[in-house]
Amino acid sequence: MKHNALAPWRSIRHSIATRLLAIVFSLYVLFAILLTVTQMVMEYNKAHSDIENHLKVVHETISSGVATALWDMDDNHLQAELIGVTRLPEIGGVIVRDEQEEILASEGMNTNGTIRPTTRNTEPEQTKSGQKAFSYTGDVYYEYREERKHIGTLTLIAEPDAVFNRVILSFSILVINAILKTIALWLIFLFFSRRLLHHPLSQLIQAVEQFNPEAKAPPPWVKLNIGGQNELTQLRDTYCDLTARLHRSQSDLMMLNEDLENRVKERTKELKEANAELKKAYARLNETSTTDPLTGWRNRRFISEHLDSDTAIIARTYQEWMTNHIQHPPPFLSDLVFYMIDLDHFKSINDSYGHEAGDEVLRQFCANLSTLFRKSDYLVRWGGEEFLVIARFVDHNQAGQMAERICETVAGLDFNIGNGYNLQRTCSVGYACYPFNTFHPDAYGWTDIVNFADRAMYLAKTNGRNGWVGIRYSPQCQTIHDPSLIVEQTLDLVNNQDLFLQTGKSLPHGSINA
Ligand SMILES: Nc1nc2c(ncn2[C@@H]2O[C@H](COP(=O)(O)OP(=O)(O)OP(=O)(O)O)[C@@H](O)[C@H]2O)c(=O)[nH]1
Repeated sequence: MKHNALAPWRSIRHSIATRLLAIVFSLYVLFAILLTVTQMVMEYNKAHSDIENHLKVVHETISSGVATALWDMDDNHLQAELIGVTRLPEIGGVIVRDEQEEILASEGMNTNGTIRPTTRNTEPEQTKSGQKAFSYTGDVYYEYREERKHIGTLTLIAEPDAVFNRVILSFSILVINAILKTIALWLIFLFFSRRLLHHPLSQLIQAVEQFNPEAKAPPPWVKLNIGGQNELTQLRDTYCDLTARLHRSQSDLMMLNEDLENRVKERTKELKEANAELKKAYARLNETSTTDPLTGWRNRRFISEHLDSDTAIIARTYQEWMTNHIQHPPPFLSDLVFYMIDLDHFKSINDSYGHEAGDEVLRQFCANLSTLFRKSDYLVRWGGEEFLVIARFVDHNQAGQMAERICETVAGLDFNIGNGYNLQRTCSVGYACYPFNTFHPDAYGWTDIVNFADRAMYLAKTNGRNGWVGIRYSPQCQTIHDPSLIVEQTLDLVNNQDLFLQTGKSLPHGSINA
């Protein structure tokens, strides 16, 4: 997983615990504010009521003294009463009115914005806060001989600062109380929401992220730092059970896969072996079907399967030479020489010593000829005692020498036919080369060349045997006016005038050069 430095912050910002915290505390703070405001209003009213009660008590206490001073019209006494009252800390001022609401006397309230000492019929000033100070106005009665006479009113005005301080103190206590409670609650909630919700959920998320169904070991039990049974432990139990089952299924599947793969490998190996065997059998069959069982040489089928590619390569080589390098000598070692070889008077061996002896002669004949050629040359039993050898990628100018060598080798052999009998035989060889006409490599195919070689061999036979004849292309052939018997026969046989003959030295006719 890609590491991201901001990830923990993001996870905290988006965690359920944080969202819960945000929602709960937004609502809580709203509620706390409303509650605090209500409490403050109530506290204000209570302070008002307390002060009013207090003023009432003070009024009851001093009203008889004031009544006596009024009744006696004793200004000094009245003044002393009033000054005495204003000495009380909660009393800011006092006003005495007669029955007609005329102010008779007042006291208290200094000059800095609050009520100040005043003369008769002067209304007290307002408090500096602009509000009318808390006040209480009560009637003043003079009692004489069980008679109660109303003689005026006494107004007591509360000291504004005292009122203000008392209300502010109550408000401050309320606000501080609310803030402290909110912070404490927030911290407690944060601690427990992280411990009971955020941490276990993070542990579960981590376990889910790290779960690998293909791991060798089963998934570990997820330990949550939370006690008791609850939704999270239930979720954990379900998750662990699910992953354990998933891991088991995956292991089973992997084992099945492995087993299947092994079986496929085994089967593939068997198939490969069978295929190799089949290829070998096919090669053996092919070998057998293209091999002559008596001599071990190839048969005609082999030639027809292989010669086309050789002639195609050679034709291309000569065409390229003609196209690009005609001024240079023709390609070297790029010819096929077809030798048709036939044992002379073979029939007499069969007739005199039996077919078995004839077979033995053929075997020894082929075995000895094989030593004259390269492994890459094609040695073919063309039919009966007639053999075709194709010397591959040689110089056609050397063809006559090889034909001579064949004749000499065979003539020098002692064929052991058993029972102490040895035989000598000669052979007749005819050859032709591919390409027959180097300037037109495609003019004659390999079957034509075989045909020419066969006819050349026939000429060698008909002209005394134990010799060779080669049929070669010559552009001057058409100008031959005094053809020998061989030439006439050749021309007659192949019906083609683009020929000249080369004969072995043992033949009486010699070479004919056009
Ligand atoms: N033993 C044996 N003889 C074979 C085999 N194939 C062909 N022959 C014989 O080879 C003989 C070929 O004889 P001919 O075609 O008359 O020629 P030749 O006697 O060799 O005389 P020229 O070829 O004219 O020199 C026949 O008698 C065939 O029966 C073989 O596989 N084994």
